Amino acid sequence: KLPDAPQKGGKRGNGNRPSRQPPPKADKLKVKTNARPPLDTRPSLFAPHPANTPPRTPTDDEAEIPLQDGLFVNEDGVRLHVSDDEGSTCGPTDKESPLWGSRVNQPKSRASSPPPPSLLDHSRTLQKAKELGRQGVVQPRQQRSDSHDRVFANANWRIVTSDQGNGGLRNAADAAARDGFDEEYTWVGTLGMPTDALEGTQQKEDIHDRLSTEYNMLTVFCSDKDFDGHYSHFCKQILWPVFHYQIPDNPKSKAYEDHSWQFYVNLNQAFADKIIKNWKRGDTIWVHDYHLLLVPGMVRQKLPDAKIGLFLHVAFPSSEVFRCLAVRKELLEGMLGANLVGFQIPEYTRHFLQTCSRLLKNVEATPQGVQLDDRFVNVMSNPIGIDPVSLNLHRQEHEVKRWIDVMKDRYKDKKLIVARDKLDHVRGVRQKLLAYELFLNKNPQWRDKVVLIQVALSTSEKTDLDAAVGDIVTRVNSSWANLAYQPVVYLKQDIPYSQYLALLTIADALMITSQREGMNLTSHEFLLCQDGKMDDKRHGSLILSEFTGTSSLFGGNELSVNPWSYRQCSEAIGKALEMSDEEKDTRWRKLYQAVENHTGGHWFTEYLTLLDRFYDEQHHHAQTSVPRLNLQKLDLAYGRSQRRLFFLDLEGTLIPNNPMSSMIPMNPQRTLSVLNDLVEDPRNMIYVMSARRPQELDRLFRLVPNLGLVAESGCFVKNAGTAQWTEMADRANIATWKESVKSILQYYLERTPGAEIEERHCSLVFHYKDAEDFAMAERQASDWTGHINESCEEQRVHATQLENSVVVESIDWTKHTAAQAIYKEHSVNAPYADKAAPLDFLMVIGDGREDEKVFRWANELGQKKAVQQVITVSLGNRNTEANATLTQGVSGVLVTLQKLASHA
Ligand SMILES: O=P(O)(O)OC[C@H]1O[C@H](O[C@H]2O[C@H](CO)[C@@H](O)[C@H](O)[C@H]2O)[C@H](O)[C@@H](O)[C@@H]1O
Repeated sequence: KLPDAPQKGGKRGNGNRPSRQPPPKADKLKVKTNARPPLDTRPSLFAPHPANTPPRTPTDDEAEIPLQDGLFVNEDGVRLHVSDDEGSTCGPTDKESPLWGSRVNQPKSRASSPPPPSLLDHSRTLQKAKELGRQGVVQPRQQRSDSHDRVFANANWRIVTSDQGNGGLRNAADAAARDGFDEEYTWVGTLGMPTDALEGTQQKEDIHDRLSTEYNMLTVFCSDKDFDGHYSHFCKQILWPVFHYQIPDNPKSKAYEDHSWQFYVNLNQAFADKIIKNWKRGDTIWVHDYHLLLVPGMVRQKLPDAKIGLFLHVAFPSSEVFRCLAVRKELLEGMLGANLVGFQIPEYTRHFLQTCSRLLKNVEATPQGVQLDDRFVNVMSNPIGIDPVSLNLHRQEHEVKRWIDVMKDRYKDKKLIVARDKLDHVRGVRQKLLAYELFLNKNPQWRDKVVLIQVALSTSEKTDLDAAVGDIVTRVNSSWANLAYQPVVYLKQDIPYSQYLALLTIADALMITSQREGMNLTSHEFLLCQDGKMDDKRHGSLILSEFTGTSSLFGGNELSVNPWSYRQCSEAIGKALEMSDEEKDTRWRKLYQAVENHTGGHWFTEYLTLLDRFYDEQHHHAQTSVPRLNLQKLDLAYGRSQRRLFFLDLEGTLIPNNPMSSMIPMNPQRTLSVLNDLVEDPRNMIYVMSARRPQELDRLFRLVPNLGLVAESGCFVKNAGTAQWTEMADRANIATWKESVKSILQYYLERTPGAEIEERHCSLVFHYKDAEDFAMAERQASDWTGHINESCEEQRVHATQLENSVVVESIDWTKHTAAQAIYKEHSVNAPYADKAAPLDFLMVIGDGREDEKVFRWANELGQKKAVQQVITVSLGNRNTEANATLTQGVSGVLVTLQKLASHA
């Protein structure tokens, strides 16, 4: 069976492709499917869970103490499955949401879904295919017998909708298309099944071709080993748990040096290669979720101008957790290959920014995004939602109505709490059951009147969670059940979509106790199903873990719970059941408004619109679109002008770069002589800008008397022809922040032998070039750089890690603010300006990030026509806002300035 929607990495087309066709009812590929990916059979990388003793009943006294859950478990890693129906083009919102009839890897209730005869017809072929799927991994291609291949070569196949992948994304894309988003797009994805056995067969070509021509879907083929190592191991055992705050801290764990990283790299590379091969100028590439974090960086390497978006559907953890990953730097760099990185909620965005600023050198994180050396990467938060239109259509199905009637009759005098979760630790099913048990123990009046229906989907991981949950269910039922009443209905299987919708419709409450979750769209579906249109039951309560992204949208109108607090969860159950109708209505209305305001269709178009906008902004200034400095035009503009102002960066522009810790070599003869020639012309006002201290600049330029100087990145200014420095910064403010920052630096200094602190007037520099343990010093420095940036934000201070040092400085006094002040003083309207002639020529030359702000400001003056000629010049290959570039470095600058100085 092939999924009709390979899942990851959508790519929008440029509008020239034929429209997407509706899925045809076609030939049939039947592949028997319970083939477990071979690596699944390896022992878990993590310690087994503690002995199989059933968890104790929480009492009120110990209710807050969480039970030891062991470490963490995998989600299901098996992607190959049998379809027993024709499939449907509308999928569930979360993968856990059941498709219309079709199920993956879940035990089926024999009562409701006997295997279709079509499946039985081909059982022998399916069995063989299953074996091949297994053998493909362990047995090299050339060792397989021809008869193996013939099984595939002769097998029938068809394309049906898959319930793998992210249904929320697929539904959102469909909703956007229906609502008028009319750009063509192509899905890029895997088949979601082992494919080694297809190697060399005509089938493989046919499958690829049909998906491509009939569905606009590009298939990424990779070895089964890469596929399984990527998903079942690196994604599910390392990334998924860590992104959900579950750190394997077992000393025996090898997870963080895990071999499966290479599989993750390989699979990401296979996606990147496919995208690169098919990309056309004008295309947008949109990469989805944690499975493909390296793809943006890999594509960027080959397609520097591509428009790339990345959206993370799961949570992004705090930097303290993310930094545990051995490959943290590689992951972040991969993500930063995008033009826009999107997250569900602001908390995850903030975590990402802090993580980049803590773990990466030479980057600056701002609320808008991450400034890299040569590019800016925007960030945003934009929560995904459901598609109410298609859900409403499904609700009308006869089967849903029938199940509503069945359930109403069965539970007519009971209150129903419902839930449907994957049975893994992150989803918190065990905590939920224990809280429910506590509730029944403490509230005898509710025994016999309330039922918890918990549908639990299995995962591929073998843990004792299954047994533990089973024990609690048995205990609750044996404590309080009677012949006519069962307090917990526990279905360890999946249910068809119709039953799922019926369950959400007739429930009195939905209870979600995830320990972490990117969003949780089941709660959105519940709220819609509770609108009272399908049943007189309506406006049921939502008990929702505060650790889901969704809870941040709901403004406290849900019954928000901490899943680790059994007492709070148990009280929330009581509140949900006893709440007045009026309160329920009020809460539901507000909650439903949030669902309506955040639909999947809106999320989809909003993201792509912003990606376009940010890309244009970034690209407007990109190196490729910035021309080389035109020397002839420059010469002409220079010759025609009457009053000229120059801002010239020092290191990297007028003289070569030097480490912050070392002195500037004295007497750079050529530079001094060019500057002297320039200042000789009375129409020129030249300012050299530097991060160095006033004394250093005085010493260096003592032989160029008419030069203006800007020291300590804008904190001090000395006007041409004067001996006095003017302090631009507010001394009292600087003294205050220095006091608090110094104590932090002092703390680290004591723990970093060989390091030293340099105090400048307006900044503090922590030098660790000579630290005894450089690697350790560098690591620590990146930590506390982030710490300072978080804790001193209010004092408007920023720390930047450079090669061997960290500079902490004020954000209010910069080269840009100094240039502004100088311009004000010299511009034609300024009170002190020489009004003989207007300032009609402004030139800025620089090579660093700080210079960009000066370029931007100067260009704006040019656009407003405040200055007739504005020339901003950036050196090297950086992505810049300057309007011209020079690639020959310091010597190119000196040659250019010399030409101007000798202008006839
Ligand atoms: O199991 P995976 O293939 O690794 O996928 C992980 C989950 O992806 C989808 O959920 C995530 O996106 C949802 C919509 O953006 C969001 O609501 C949820 O919180 C995220 O975890 C998918 O819907 C889940 O089934 C997968 O487990």
